[in-house]
Amino acid sequence: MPYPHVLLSAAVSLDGYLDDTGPERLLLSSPADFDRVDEVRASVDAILVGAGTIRADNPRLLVNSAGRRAARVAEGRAEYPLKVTVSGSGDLDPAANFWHTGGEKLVYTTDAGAERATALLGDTADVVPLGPVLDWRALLAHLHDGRGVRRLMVEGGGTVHTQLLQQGLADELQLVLAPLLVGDPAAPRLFGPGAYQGGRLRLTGSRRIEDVVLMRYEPTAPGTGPLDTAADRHWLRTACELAALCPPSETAFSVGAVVVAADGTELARGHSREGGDPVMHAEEAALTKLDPADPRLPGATVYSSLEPCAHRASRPVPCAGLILAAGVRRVVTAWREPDTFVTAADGSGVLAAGGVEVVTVPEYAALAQLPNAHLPH
Ligand SMILES: NC(=O)C1=CN([C@@H]2O[C@H](COP(=O)(O)OP(=O)(O)OC[C@H]3O[C@@H](n4cnc5c(N)ncnc54)[C@H](OP(=O)(O)O)[C@@H]3O)[C@@H](O)[C@H]2O)C=CC1
Ligand SMILES: Nc1c(N[C@@H]2O[C@H](COP(=O)(O)O)[C@@H](O)[C@H]2O)[nH]c(=O)[nH]c1=O
Repeated sequence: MPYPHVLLSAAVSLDGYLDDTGPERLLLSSPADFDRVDEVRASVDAILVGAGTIRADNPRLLVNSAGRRAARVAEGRAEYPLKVTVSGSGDLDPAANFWHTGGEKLVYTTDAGAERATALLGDTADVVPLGPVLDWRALLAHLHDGRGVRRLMVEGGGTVHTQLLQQGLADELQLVLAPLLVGDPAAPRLFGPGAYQGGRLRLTGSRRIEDVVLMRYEPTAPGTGPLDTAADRHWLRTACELAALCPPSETAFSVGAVVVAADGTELARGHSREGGDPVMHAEEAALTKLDPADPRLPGATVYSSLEPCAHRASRPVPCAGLILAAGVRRVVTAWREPDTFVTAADGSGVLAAGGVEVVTVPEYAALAQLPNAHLPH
């Protein structure tokens, strides 16, 4: 299911708080950093905050720069990004600034919350019930498919950030560390307790902005079940991009593969016909680089732009067999094998029969097909 790119944005104190407990919003960002936040807002299709942030901060969440708003309009975009909030209760103050500034507003809520939100807000905002409980994947799919949102900035608070990160739905974190301490355990924290990815996130950038430091991170650890996560999509994209390295062929697919440990460490990568071997497959090229006794393999995920092969003439064991022999328990792929060279190959079926969780992410199929456009499929 396609989702928007989800960017979590927050400013945090040295001791990990988003705010203090005083009546005014705590300014953690510096003036230049607030301007950076404005620039990010201007770049997105929608901005989301939880109902708790509306209650605590009474935010406007505007693009404040007239120049940036004009540039959006010149590009044919709405002057302001769509403003989105989430509320289970539907208990939203109709006098809040959120409803009376900027462009369109949208509330995601539960069936019960929708009744209350609609009664309170009338037609100030679109109210979308998502069932008895609020499901983040349904929310993101609705934003993507129903509202055309491709980039979503999430500006907190901690309850919302925590869920999106824990559920593997955050593509990117932009955190600003501010040189002050809150020291009050009753204050809201950026991330609450619960189960996060193991291992380390990838630091993709850092920058000093006056007296604060901006840090950009991406989650790296593969998902653990049948649903693809933001990190899964990152690695699958990498696999698809690797396929561009394949020497061209009229008689074989161009495929890329990456093997990633449970903690997000890349173990190996490969592509078709690597090393001048005309029959080398991508998964084979990657797995060959690893010690078969590597204890990280059973917890690893294999990402392959095309599903691993089930039959081969050129080698004794197909890639599905190599993956089973390596003890890998999860495979993420973009494209089911067409009948171009082998009829009804079904490597996914072979893997599933061997107890491997196979996740297909069809929105990446076009990317996987790109270096294979000259082949019938
Ligand atoms: N420094 C910074 O960058 C930022 C700081 N902040 C600070 O964060 C604090 C607010 O954070 P917090 O209290 O965590 O509030 P949030 O903004 O995260 O909102 C939490 C509320 O959102 C709704 N909600 C969230 N997830 C769900 C779900 N799965 N199902 C149903 N409803 C859901 C609920 O609304 P309901 O209660 O209506 O059911 C819940 O109470 C404020 O003090 C604010 O100043 C906020 C943003 C950025
Ligand atoms: N305090 C704080 C942030 N708080 C965020 O900014 C929102 C208010 O924006 P506005 O409506 O433009 O005043 C607020 O609700 C919360 O989401 N953001 C930051 O980058 N740095 C900060 O220090």
